[in-house]
Amino acid sequence: MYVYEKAPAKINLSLDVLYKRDDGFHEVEMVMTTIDLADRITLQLLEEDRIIIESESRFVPNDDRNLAYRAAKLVKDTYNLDAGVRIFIDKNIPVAAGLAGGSSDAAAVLRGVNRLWGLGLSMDELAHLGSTIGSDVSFCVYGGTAIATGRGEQIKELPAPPSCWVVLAKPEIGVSTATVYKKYSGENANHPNTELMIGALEHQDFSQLCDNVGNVLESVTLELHPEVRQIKEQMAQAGADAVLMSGSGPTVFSLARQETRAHRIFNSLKGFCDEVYFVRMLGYRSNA
Ligand SMILES: C[C@@](CO)(OP(=O)(O)O)[C@H](O)COP(=O)(O)OP(=O)(O)OC[C@H]1O[C@@H](n2ccc(N)nc2=O)[C@H](O)[C@@H]1O
Ligand SMILES: Nc1ncnc2c1ncn2[C@@H]1O[C@H](COP(=O)(O)OP(=O)(O)O)[C@@H](O)[C@H]1O
Repeated sequence: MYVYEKAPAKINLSLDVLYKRDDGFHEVEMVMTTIDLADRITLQLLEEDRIIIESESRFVPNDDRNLAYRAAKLVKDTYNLDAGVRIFIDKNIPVAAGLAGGSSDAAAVLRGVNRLWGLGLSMDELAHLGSTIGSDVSFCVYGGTAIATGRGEQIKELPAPPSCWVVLAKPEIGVSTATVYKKYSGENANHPNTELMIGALEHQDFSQLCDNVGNVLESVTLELHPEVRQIKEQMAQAGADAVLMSGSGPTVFSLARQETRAHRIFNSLKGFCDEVYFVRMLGYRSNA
């Protein structure tokens, strides 16, 4: 028996850090949405009591360090199951890129084993389990568009963003989320206005959305990796309606209402950056 799950990447339309908590995590306020750049996860039921991870990507571990492995193990341990699964990850989302590829794989495995092993858990139960794997996993369980608070694990659904094109560019560097949060001091931070971002979604106001994209982690990553700024400038020059780094980076995304403009941005990045993607937002939840 096989089960298939799509594991889409996310972008952060806004990311604000409110304060550093006593447990070492940062209290955040993030508006996130899924895009149609996705890993494909195949789960095969095994007779034996084991978890096997397979991927042709040389960038992801194929053992218990893989977040997909951890997701299956967590479900087995929580519900005391003698159950086995082979997990094949067809990796399309760049790794350590600020796009939550690993978190989305973990979330897809939570949804997948729920079906494969016939557990009947709700999306809320899966999201709650997922939060112990990583802060972004809960959001990835639901997908769609949401505001994430707490350390990122408290999710409230929002309307889909107004229709537009998204061009992503991933420079040839990986960024450690932990390092970026550690270097974030909050000094001179340019905080996005989350309320106005939510209002833009509620009123389907594309120009208000573009005016309110913002990410307080951007300046930290820009200082570590100046090439991220060059990509931002290139996208802006090519006519993007909005340009922002996603998550802890280094991927930069641009939004364009007009398809011709998105093509212009895409073409302008050729020779500048090897990994460029032309995608759309998924907007609404397809899992819950
Ligand atoms: C920055 C964001 C924005 O969506 O995404 P990415 O850039 O990783 O995609 C997230 O907050 C990342 O979520 P995730 O990648 O799941 O982080 P976790 O595994 O929970 O934590 C990795 C490390 O980041 C720091 N961390 C994470 C979340 C948070 N709210 N405060 C933190 O300080 C902690 O040092 C933690 O040890
Ligand atoms: N299934 C997976 N896909 C991608 N990365 C994974 C996976 N499992 C574990 N990792 C590890 O998680 C780290 C963060 O990866 P990823 O989720 O792609 O980035 P980000 O947190 O920037 O969105 C990487 O160092 C990678 O080795």
